[in-house]
Parts: sequence; C-alpha cells; structure tokens
Amino acid sequence: MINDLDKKPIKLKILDHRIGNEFPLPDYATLGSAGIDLCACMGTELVVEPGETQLIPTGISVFIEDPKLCATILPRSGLGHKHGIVLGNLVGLIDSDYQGPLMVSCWNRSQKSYTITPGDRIAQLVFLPVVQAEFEIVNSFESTRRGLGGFGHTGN
Ligand SMILES: O=c1ccn([C@H]2C[C@H](O)[C@@H](COP(=O)(O)OP(=O)(O)OP(=O)(O)O)O2)c(=O)[nH]1
Ligand SMILES: [Mg+2]
Repeated sequence: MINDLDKKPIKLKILDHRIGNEFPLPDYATLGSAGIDLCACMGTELVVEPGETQLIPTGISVFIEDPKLCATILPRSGLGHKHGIVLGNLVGLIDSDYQGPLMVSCWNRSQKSYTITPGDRIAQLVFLPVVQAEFEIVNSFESTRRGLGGFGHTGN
C-alpha cells in the first residue's frame, strides 16, 4: 500500500466541469492500482467505426513539472481485449513540460463499431520515472557476450 504522504503532488486542471461532478475526479480505483482511469469528455456519444481512430478529450490537463517523471496513457485491458478499443499511438507519452489537454487517441482495431458514451473510462494514466541520457560519443564499446546479436538471436 502506498501511503498518501509517499504520493507525488501533481498539478491538475479541470477543463470540463463534468469532471468532479457527473464524472469522478481522477484517482486510483484501488490501493494497489498503477493507473488512473481517464474519462471520455466529449459532448455526445461517439461511434468509433472498425479501423477508425478518434481523438478524445479527457477534460483534464496535468503539469508534471519534474523532468525525472513522465506519464503514459495505456489501454484498459478489458476494452482492448474484449472490444478491440486500444490506442492509435499504441502508447501515449506525456512530457513533464506539457500543459495542454490530455487527449486519448482511440483506435477500434475490431470488426464491430463501438459506441463511447461521455464519462466512459477509455484509457489509463500511469506515472513513471524518467532518466534523461547525456550521450558520450565513442568509437567502440567494451565487448559483451551478446555483442551485435538481437531480434531472436538467443532462440525462441
Ligand atoms: O496520447 C497522447 C500522447 C501525447 N499527448 C500530449 C502530451 C505530450 O507531451 C504531447 C506530445 O506528445 P509526443 O511527443 O508523443 O508527440 P509528438 O508527435 O512528438 O508531438 P510534439 O512534436 O508536440 O512533441 O502530446 C497526449 O495528450 N496524449
Ligand atoms: Mg514529441
């Protein structure tokens, strides 16, 4: 269990006033949840046809501020597995200096149209640590057992 004091304060703007009223404030569903569900905040129902991708507002923006953190937008497993509703960008990456609205690219990879109703939880937001690299230009690397082998080099 994560104590509230161990949680990282993150600035959040409510852009759609249904958030915190008709739709819940973003929060972890259970004590051990890694993700916070994001709600679809469009005005009316939206039908995503098979193969189609729609950009859906979530009604919030966050300012992560700390460059050692980012957030990712991930599919919800139930929607992805049962209905083929995943993300058009596969994974959304939210930069620590981004201050705009959080948007979800919804891709219907199934053969059936899918209706999204305002307030539906369409994806989830996961905060993650980030390490920024500073490149050191070299001419060669110390050799390793793997060396250049990859892409199945070690077998199945
Ligand atoms: O699913 C997503 C992915 C990104 N973003 C926002 C936050 C992110 O910080 C910004 C830029 O995303 P990214 O760097 O992945 O896109 P880009 O195509 O490289 O755009 P840019 O040139 O603005 O960086 O868009 C979202 O709201 N939802
Ligand atoms: Mg970018």
